[in-house]
Amino acid sequence: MFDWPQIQTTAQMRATESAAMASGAVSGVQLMQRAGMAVAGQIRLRWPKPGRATVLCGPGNNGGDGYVIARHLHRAGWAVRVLGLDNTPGPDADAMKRDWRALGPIRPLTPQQMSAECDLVVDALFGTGLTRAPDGDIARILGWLQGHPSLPVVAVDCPSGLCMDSGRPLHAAAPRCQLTVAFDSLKPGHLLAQGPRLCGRLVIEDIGIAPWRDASTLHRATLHPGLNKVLGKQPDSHKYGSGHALIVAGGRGKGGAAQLAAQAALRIGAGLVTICPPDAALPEHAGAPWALMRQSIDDAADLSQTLADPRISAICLGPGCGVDRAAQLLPPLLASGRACVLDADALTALSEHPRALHANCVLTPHMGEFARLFPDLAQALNTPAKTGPALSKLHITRQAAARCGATVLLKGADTVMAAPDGQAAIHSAFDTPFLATAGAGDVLSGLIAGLLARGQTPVAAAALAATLHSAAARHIGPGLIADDIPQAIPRILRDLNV
Ligand SMILES: NC(=O)C1=CN([C@@H]2O[C@H](COP(=O)(O)OP(=O)(O)OC[C@H]3O[C@@H](n4cnc5c(N)ncnc54)[C@H](O)[C@@H]3O)[C@@H](O)[C@H]2O)[C@@H](O)CC1
Ligand SMILES: [K+]
Repeated sequence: MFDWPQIQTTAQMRATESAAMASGAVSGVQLMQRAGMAVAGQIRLRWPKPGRATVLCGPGNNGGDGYVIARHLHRAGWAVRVLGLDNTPGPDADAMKRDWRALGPIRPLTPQQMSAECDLVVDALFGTGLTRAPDGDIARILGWLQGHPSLPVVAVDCPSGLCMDSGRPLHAAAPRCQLTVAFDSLKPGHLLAQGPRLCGRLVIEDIGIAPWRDASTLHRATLHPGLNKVLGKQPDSHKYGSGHALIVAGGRGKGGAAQLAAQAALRIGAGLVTICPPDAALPEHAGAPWALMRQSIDDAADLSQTLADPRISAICLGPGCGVDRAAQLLPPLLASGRACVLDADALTALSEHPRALHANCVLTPHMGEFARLFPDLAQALNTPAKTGPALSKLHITRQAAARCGATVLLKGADTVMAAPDGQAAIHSAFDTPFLATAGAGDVLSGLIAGLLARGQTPVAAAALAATLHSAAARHIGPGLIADDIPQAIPRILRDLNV
């Protein structure tokens, strides 16, 4: 799609690691050495003065990384206490355990050992191998950490107890970490559900296995998009070259939502935008913005006639539209095969009267609307997560897209978009809670419509729109109202050198 950070599930991560090792280019011990050294480097960068560290080493390779970290911190002058299990882990972790033993003892991994004073805890208990809730002494240690929230915790790959495929904790006391150092790529759990809150600051360290990722199966994050490459217009571009978006508006007194969508579509650079209320509501749309065109659409026949113009490249149906009007306009809209965004009342209409969708449709439900369209999937996500990999928002969005044959953008602080062919992106924006405000969703729909009009693929339009939407919100800050968002878009585009 774009040059955006890649996301690998835990299964994909294991496959990448195996492929790298099978190639002979790198061994498991070397990977563990790189991983551990990377974490120790991040700790030394952020805590330059050596202090007292407690390193918690679990039963597997995450624990193996912990022994490497302990060794590097010890060499850097830290007073290191290692707590570990009396087990024999895999051969790589076992080798790292032996190396540590030459430098210091391994104390039992029990909550009693946590009472010694320390400045920093390194959580190398469980990583991508977590399959069930930690219990016994490890669970008690997690509880102890929860009771000491001012003690900084650095997570190795992920906070232990968090399912990396879903961002759902398998244990109620998964630690809230100050820093998480993850390897090679983001995992869905870093971005979804509780993941961002528990991970704290997230750093991805390259351990040299990127060439062995299977590109055909990857998801994308939209954290640092190369938007400028995508959104820039050519100096000689023509207004029709940037498409024509049609925004369907509701009846009298209901036009505000469509106005927000229309302004967003204009700001994101659709060549032309027309707002289409019923005739009786047309006078309400007189006045600024003067760049916006107006045309009444009363019924399905009007819409069919309008869509006979091949230059209309995208339609937004739903915001403030009214469920009956949306239900009436859906058949000609879907029959046209034209790129479209279906939001709000159009989603309610669809849940009441299901219709065949197509690959140029983008559905933008929030969780409530999603639950009405795909009740079984929403219910499955609501079931408590007990084993890993736990079902995630990524899974259910991909299943919904495959089932309905359209792109689905499932809104939230963690927004997931998925296309019917399995392409998916995650946009995680837990830092803009003030975006949950009236009309913000209408603006998002308008951004998607504008980007569709400009020829973006549905999943790319959805991912770009989600990114711009939260970037604009971040720029505006608390106190934001939806009307501010389209106005902030030029500033965001300028900052991106578009
Ligand atoms: N994938 C890679 O490319 C690399 C992975 N490395 C590390 O290896 C980690 C994954 O290692 P592992 O697969 O050994 O898994 P973990 O170290 O995450 O877990 C260890 C083992 O504990 C068992 N387990 C799972 N849940 C449990 C529970 N609740 N209670 C008790 N035991 C439980 C599982 O059998 C699992 O294999 C990564 O997170 C990362 O830290 C790094 O060493 C370097 C490279
Ligand atoms: K960990």
